[in-house]
Amino acid sequence: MAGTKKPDRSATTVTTQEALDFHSRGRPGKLEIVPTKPMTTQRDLSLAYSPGVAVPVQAIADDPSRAFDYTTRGNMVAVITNGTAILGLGNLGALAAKPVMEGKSVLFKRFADVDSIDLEIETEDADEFVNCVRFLGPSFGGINLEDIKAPECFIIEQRLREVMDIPVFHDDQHGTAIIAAAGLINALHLTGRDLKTTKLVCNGAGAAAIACVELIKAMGFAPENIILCDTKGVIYQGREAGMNQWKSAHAVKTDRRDLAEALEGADVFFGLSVKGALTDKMVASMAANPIIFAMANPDPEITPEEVATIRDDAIMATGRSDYPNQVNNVLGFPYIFRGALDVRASTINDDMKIAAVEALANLAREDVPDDVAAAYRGNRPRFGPEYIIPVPFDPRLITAVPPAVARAAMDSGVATKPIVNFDAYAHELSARRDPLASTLQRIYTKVRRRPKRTVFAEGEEEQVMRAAVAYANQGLGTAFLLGRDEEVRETARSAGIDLEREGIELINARISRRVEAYTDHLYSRLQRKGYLHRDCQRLIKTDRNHFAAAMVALGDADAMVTGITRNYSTALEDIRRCIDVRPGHRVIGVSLALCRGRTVLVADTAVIDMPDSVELADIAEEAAGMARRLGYEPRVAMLAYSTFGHPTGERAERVREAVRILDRRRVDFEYDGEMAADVALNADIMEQYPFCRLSGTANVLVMPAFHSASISTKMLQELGGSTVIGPMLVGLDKSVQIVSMGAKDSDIVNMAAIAAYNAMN
Ligand SMILES: NC(=O)C1=CN([C@@H]2O[C@H](COP(=O)(O)OP(=O)(O)OC[C@H]3O[C@@H](n4cnc5c(N)ncnc54)[C@H](OP(=O)(O)O)[C@@H]3O)[C@@H](O)[C@H]2O)C=CC1
Ligand SMILES: CC(=O)C(=O)O
Ligand SMILES: [Mg+2]
Repeated sequence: MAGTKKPDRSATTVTTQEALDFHSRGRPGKLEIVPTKPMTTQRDLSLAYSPGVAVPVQAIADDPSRAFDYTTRGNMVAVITNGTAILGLGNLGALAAKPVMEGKSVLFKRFADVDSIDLEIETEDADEFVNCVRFLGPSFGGINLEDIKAPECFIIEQRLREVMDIPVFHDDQHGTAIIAAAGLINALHLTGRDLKTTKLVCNGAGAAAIACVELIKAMGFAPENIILCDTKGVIYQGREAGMNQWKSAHAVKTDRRDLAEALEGADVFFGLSVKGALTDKMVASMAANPIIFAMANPDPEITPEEVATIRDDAIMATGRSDYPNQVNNVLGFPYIFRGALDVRASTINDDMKIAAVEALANLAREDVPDDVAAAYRGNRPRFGPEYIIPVPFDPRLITAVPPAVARAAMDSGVATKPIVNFDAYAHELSARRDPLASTLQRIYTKVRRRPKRTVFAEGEEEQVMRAAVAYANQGLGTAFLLGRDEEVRETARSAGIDLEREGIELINARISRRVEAYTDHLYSRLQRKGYLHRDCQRLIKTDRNHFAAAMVALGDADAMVTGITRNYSTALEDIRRCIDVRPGHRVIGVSLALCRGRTVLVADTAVIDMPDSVELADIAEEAAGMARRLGYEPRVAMLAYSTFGHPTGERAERVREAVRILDRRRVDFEYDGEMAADVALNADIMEQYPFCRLSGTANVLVMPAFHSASISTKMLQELGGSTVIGPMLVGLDKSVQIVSMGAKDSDIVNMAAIAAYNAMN
C-alpha cells in the first residue's frame, strides 16, 4: 500500500510573528458586526428603531416563530467556551480561548454562511456555566459549545440540551466524532477491514475521545475491541484512579495497562490527547496497514514524517491542514448547523450526525470534477490512503452535508420547517459559497502545482518581505527580493522576518552579473528615444522596476510585482520600457470586486484615460479574456449614464459605437450596451429591456472612462464594503502586477499569485 512517505506540506506552517500580525493587523481580532439595513435617514431610524421596531416586537410576542422572519436568530449561532480545553493546549482560561472561538465563528461564516458570535464565559463551574447559557436561547438559532474539558462538558451539554429548544452541540465531542468516523469508514474500506473485528486504541478519554468511541460503537464497532487510555494508562474494568462515569462506561476487561501494551497488534490508533503521545516503538508494534489518526491540535500525537520513517503501510491522518487527510471538526460544524438551521431543527440528534458521517465518507469516494480539483493541493486527489476525507476547501461540502443533515432532521421528526424542494435548496446552498475566495483558492492551487519565480521589486520594504516569505511558504514558487543586501537584511532583522529560508533569494541590482544583459536589452529599446547606453545602465542598476522588469523580459523570472512605493502610472511607465504589449492586445487594468456574494470585474481601472470606441471594444475583449482565465463565463455590460439610446449624448454614443465594433468583430462572449449600471446589475430592471442580449446580470462592467472605473471601484470598496482586488494588469507580453501604494502584505501576495498565475496562461 502507498504509505505516507511524502506528506504534502506545500502550504507549510506559519511563523509566530505571522500569526500575531495576522490577528493584530487593522481592526484587532477576526470579526466585526455589520448592519444589514440602511441606517441613514430619519425614516430608517423610525423603521429600525422606535416606533417601527414595535411592530415586529408585537408580532413575535403574538407568534414566537416570527422571530425567524424579523431577526437574525434563524441564521445565528453562538460559539461558547470557558477555555478549559483549548485545542490540545489545555486549560488556559476563557480569555485566552477567544482567538479560537473567533476563528470558529469566522469558519461558520466562510464555509456555510452561518452568522456567529463568540462568547467566553469565565467559570469552570458547570452549574454557573449552564445558568449563564440557558437564558440566551432567544438570541440564537443554535449553540456550539467549544473547548470545554471533560467531564464538565458532558454535564453542561446534557443539561443545556434538556432546557433549551434549539440545537446545542459540543463541537469537540460530536463534530470530531463525525469527521473521525467518516475517515475511519473509508480507511477500513481501503484496508479491507470489517468494523466488527477491528481493534482500536484511543489515547485520551476526554470530550473528543469519549464521543468518538460512542459514535463508532453506535455504528457497529464491538465494544470489547476498543481500549481507551488516559494519563493513567489503560481504562480497564476495576480501575479506580482518575475515573469518572463516562470513562467507566468504556472500561474493558484486559491485562494491558499502558498505551504501549494496548497498541500491540492494534489496527487503529485514535489520538485525542496531546502532542507526542505516540512513540516510534508503539507505531512499529501495530498490525499491518495500521490506521493512525493523530488528531491533537495544533501538534499531533505523532507526525506523518515520523510514521513514514518507521513504516510505509500506514494510513495517516492529523487534525492539521498542512498534511493530507485532515480529520478536523471544521469539516462538520459549519455544515451540520447549516442543515439544522435551514429546517429549524429543535436539536441535533444521532440520525443527523450519522447522515453527516455518511455524506462526508461518500464525498471522498466520488470522482473529483475539474472545478473542484482546484480546491486540492498537488495533483487531483483520488480516493486512497492519502485521500480518505474531503479537504475543508472542497466547494462540494456545502451542497453535500447540509441537505443530508436537513433530511435526517425531517425524517427523525425534529425539523419544524421542513424543506419542500431539495433542488431549490441545493441552489440556495451553492449561492452561499464565497465566490472570491474560491477564485483566489483556484489561483493559488494552480500556481502551487506549477510554482513560478516571482520578483518582488521593492524588496527593501517590510511588507514586501513579508509577502515574499508568505509566497515562498505557501509553495507558490521562488521569491526574488530585489534590494541592497545590507538594507534588506537590516529591515528584516528589526522586523523579525526570517529571510534565510528555502524559496527566498536576495538580488542586489548593483552587483548583479546580469546588469550588462539587462542594460543591452533596455538600450536596444530606448536608443532611438534619446537614451544613451550609460542612461540605461544607470536605470538598470539603480531603479528596481527597470531591473525587475528586465529580469522578466529576459526570462530570469516568470513574474513581477511592484507598486507600493511608486504610483501606478509611473510604475507602469518603468515596466513598459522593458516589456512589450502582447501582440494583438491592449494593456488595461481589471479590478475584481466582491460585494454581497456577487463578483464583478470592472475595466479599465488603470490605464486608458478617455477611451474611444475602438479602445472600449478592446477593453471589453481584454476584460472578457481575464474573466475566462479566472473561471467566469463573461457577460459584459458596456456601461454609460444612458440605457439603449436614452438619454442621448456624446459619451453614450461612443459606447454604442463600441458595441457595434464588437458586433463586427464577432467576439465569442456575451456583451451588450450601452446601459446604466442598475440595468446591468439588477435582473428586474434588465427585464424591462427584453431585447437585451445578456443572458443574466452582467459580471464584467466596461466603464466609459478610467475616471468612472476608478471612482466606482473605490466607492464600492469604501462605501459598499466590497472586497476589491486589483487593478490587475492585462495585455502585457510578460506577467507583471502593480499593487496600490501602501498595499498590505496580504494584498501583495494575492497580486504575486495572480502574476504567477498569468505567467502560465
Ligand atoms: N482534530 C480535531 O478535530 C479535534 C481534536 N481535538 C484534540 O483532542 C485533544 C483533546 O481534546 P478534548 O477532548 O477537547 O480535551 P479534554 O480535556 O476533554 O480531554 C483530554 C484528554 O486527554 C487525556 N490526556 C492528556 N494528556 C495525555 C497523555 N499524555 N496520554 C494520554 N492521555 C492524555 C486526558 O487524560 P485525563 O482524563 O487522564 O486527564 C483527557 O482524557 C486535544 O489535543 C484537541 O486538540 C479535539 C477536538 C477536535
Ligand atoms: C479542532 C478543535 O476543535 C480542537 O482541536 O479543539
Ligand atoms: Mg475544539
